[in-house]
Amino acid sequence: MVETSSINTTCVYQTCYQVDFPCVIVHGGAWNIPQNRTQHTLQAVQTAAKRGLEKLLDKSQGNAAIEAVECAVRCLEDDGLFNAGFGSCLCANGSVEMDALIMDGSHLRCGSVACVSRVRNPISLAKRVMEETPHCLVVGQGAEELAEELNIPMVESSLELVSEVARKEWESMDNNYPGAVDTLFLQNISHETVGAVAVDSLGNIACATSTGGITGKRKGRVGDSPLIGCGGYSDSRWGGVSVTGHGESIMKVTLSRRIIFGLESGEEPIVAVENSLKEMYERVGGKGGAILLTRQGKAVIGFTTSRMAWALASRRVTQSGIDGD
Ligand SMILES: NC(=O)C[C@H](N)C(=O)O
Repeated sequence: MVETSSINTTCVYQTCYQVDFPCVIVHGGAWNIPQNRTQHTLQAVQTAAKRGLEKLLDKSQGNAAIEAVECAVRCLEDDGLFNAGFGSCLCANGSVEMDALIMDGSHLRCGSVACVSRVRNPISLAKRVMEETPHCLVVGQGAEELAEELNIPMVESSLELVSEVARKEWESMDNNYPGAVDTLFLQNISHETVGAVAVDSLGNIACATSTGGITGKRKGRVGDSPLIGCGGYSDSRWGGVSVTGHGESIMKVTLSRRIIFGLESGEEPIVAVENSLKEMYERVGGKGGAILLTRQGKAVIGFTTSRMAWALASRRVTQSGIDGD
């Protein structure tokens, strides 16, 4: 079912399913995904959702929801097509700086990292921050030192994480961040940040988000993705969310927390996503997308860009999509 609505020239494309548990939903960024990337993008999100479901069905996993979202996001970080892990977009100075967040909604435990340049899978470092430190967010050099201590796979130089596509986009943006934001987000385009939300058979709800940010960003700029309540939020009493879009706008409206707050206030899941994305556009002019999985088994996919790649997998329901209309 696809529902659309239009307010103040922005359209919220929405899809909603009733799902069985365990279930995982994955996104691969909200933007004007070119036709020649459609097939690869769809296949990649489908595979990531399938891998996540395998973790959810594997009885040996402890907190299966956390393992599932890490696994799904790692698949996309490794793919090379997405703006996360290998393939991340470039900062103004031509380097790569990545942000990631993971959250366990059962105990509101969270781990995130920002401005890491040499970690192959930032989502796995974020998970270790959550599990093995008393902190929620570790950044830059300190985060890389932690990765070394924990024997997390690293590259010698961030240049090893640069794909040809990311380099070409950086060259075409000509070191112009406002131009990149206008082009990539405000003109109905965003970029392939990745994320996942999972509910395991015990009712634990987890979320994860990983990104290289926005092409041409200043070195040291942190986006929404690693910030609790912005790039993702999970509370097993209500649901889990992962979002993508213009980071500065998402931060201003704390988009993920806003969606969960909508549920707490009695909004239907589809309305919580719709109202939150509309508010972000109307108040601060930002576009983007969100995936939501609720405790009641509602999966909602919503976006204000023209396309967003997503896939969901449970024992009974397997769905994916990319088009807004
Ligand atoms: N494409 C994205 O989602 C970018 C990310 N939200 C950021 O601003 O860093």
